Amino acid sequence: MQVSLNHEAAGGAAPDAAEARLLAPLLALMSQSQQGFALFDEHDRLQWANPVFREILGLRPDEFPSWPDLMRLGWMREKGTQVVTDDFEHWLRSAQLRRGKLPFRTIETSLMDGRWVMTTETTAPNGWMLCVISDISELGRDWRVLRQERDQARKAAFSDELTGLSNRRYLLENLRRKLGPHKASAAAVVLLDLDHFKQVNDVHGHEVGDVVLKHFAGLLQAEVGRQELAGRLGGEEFLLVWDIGDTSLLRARMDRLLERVRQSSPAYQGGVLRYTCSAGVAQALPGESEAQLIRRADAALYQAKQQGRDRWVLADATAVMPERRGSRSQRATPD
Ligand SMILES: Nc1nc2c(ncn2[C@@H]2O[C@H](COP(=O)(O)OP(=O)(O)OP(=O)(O)O)[C@@H](O)[C@H]2O)c(=O)[nH]1
Repeated sequence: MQVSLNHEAAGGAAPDAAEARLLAPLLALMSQSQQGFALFDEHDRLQWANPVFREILGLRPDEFPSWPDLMRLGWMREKGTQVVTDDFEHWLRSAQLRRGKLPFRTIETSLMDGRWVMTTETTAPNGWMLCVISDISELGRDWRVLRQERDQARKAAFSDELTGLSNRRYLLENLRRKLGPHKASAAAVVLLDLDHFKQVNDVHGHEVGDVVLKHFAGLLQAEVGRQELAGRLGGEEFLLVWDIGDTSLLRARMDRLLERVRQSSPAYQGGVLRYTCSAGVAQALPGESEAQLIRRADAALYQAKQQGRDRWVLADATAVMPERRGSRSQRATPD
């Protein structure tokens, strides 16, 4: 076992003596249980799992992978969750972006071996997560299909079909929650827009444009932690929500991200492409709504475009810039 039930690490108060006495029997019972139990840390790495969890997911006792690697292992070993897709990494990216964003959720899935399970995920504010898996194969099949269709509809309602990232609705709802009265940490939004993307479509075709959008989505997905958000607002406009209050950290992260985009080269049938993006960054002010915050980021993005693209601009905390919309057509012609 890799974890010594560190309560502070898991986001709870340290146990008193009476509670501490219960930990050993609790762990022993969880180990014997017919339900699967697993604990993931804030980086989504498995820290502890009972034998049933390992059996369901096809994990060996000495394996403590991150959740994406756990899914990849299952996919290779034909164990665990049944994933119906012809693009596993796309599926994974989409699943990962919704994982751990809510304090509690339930998911029903079928396993590769035909069993049917219900998984509950309980996530602490610091990102640690308890997963409990119950075998519900015995429940009525008709109800099961209905519930699965409901889950699929829910997923489709929150995902961007092309990139697998969160869609506008999901982003705005979660950003609103983040900025609300139960706000857990500082937040910064990054509004990103690909540069001269119309040219990519015009020169190489719409399909290559889609390849670039998916590639960019993959880069953005790698930029967010468990409690953060990455999504596509529409077209070639994307949004990141980072839990960063420190401006110098924000600057370093933005410089790194834009450099990563500059250095990347998505492959397509006709060769490799290079592209850049511009971004507007705004740090949430006390009491600011998600619409106001995004408006400030939008104004900063407009400045980044005006200043020549392939750069990012930090929004002024006080001066709210005029809206960018309507001014798009006046931007400089492609380099
Ligand atoms: N391939 C593809 N293209 C898209 C999609 N959604 C929007 N677009 C294209 O994105 C382009 C956006 O072009 P513009 O708004 O003129 O911006 P731009 O050429 O990127 O120029 P700047 O933003 O000023 O640097 C248009 O050509 C749209 O057709 C999509 O899902 N797939």
